[in-house]
Amino acid sequence: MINKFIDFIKIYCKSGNGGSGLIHFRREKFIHKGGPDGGDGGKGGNVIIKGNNQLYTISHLKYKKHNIAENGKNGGINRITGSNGKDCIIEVPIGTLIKDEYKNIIMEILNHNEKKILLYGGKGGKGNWHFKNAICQAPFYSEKGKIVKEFCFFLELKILADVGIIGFPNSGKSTLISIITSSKPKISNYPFTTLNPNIGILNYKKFKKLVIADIPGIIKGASKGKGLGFKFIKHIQRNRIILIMISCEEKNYIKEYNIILNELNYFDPNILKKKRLLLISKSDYLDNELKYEIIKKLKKNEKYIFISSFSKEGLDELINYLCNII
Ligand SMILES: Nc1nc2c(ncn2[C@@H]2O[C@H](COP(=O)(O)OP(=O)(O)OP(=O)(O)O)[C@@H](O)[C@H]2O)c(=O)[nH]1
Repeated sequence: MINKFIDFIKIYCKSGNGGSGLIHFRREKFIHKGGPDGGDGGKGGNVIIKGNNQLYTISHLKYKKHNIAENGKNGGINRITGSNGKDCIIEVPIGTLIKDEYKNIIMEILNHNEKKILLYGGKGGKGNWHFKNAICQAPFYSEKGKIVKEFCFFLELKILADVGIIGFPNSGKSTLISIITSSKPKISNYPFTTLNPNIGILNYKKFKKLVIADIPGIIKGASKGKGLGFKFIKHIQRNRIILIMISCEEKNYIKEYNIILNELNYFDPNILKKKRLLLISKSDYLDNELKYEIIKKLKKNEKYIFISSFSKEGLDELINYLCNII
């Protein structure tokens, strides 16, 4: 379980300066006026963003806000080029957006091991042997390496979970995720225990792996900024399946369900085009008669499952449903 979930962070990056070219003249026994032989400076290291599918948050960058690549080395004698500076590689989860200081998107990482250069290292300067010509046989001049500036960027993570669970606080989302995945979220009988998305991995028959995210914060008026507002709802945009969880303890499930659909529609109508499944949770409180009462009120083509994380009712059906779709 990832406790310190961070989905937005400011980082400072600087690629390496280029190494300077050298001013030097060949000095050897029996060679008179050997001529210029100062080598070129090496190139500064790049700052590179790399996708890593083992990462699910950008919290690791909280303590590494300054990302600095190595400078190129200066040129050497005998026309030896200085070595290039080492790149600085920033590993990020799949689904990370990189924005400039004005918050414009400049790149996005969507694949494992995908590498994109955020800042190029400075060019190395030319050594003095480049400047020898018919007029000037002994140039006392070489180029300086290019000095690069530091820039700030914003990294924003939109979780690429296959499945998103949404529902009102206390409906049982965290408990479900702790039962069907390896995640161990904080669970208590108070609304809003979950203040950050919990992410769990569901391993299915050793060959399939589903990433499930419990997206907190949906309440009536979330779309107008109430509660946690839209802080996390944006993550749903990238889920392939949406599970909408309503506790059977609610007096008016249909009303609650419609509130959630309206909030999602207000945020982004495309979310409602995704595959979705209604989970009626805490079904251990229900007998067949009460279940029938609920089913009667649902729309005819509404896909639903009664689930209980306590009695385990419906959990196998849910897992099979998810794994067969994805
Ligand atoms: N009877 C019953 N209680 C459950 C079940 N699942 C969860 N609960 C209880 O319901 C309460 C809320 O559960 P959570 O999993 O924290 O609910 P949540 O939707 O994640 O809540 P927030 O973190 O506030 O968004 C806890 O006291 C759980 O023990 C269930 O299947 N049956």
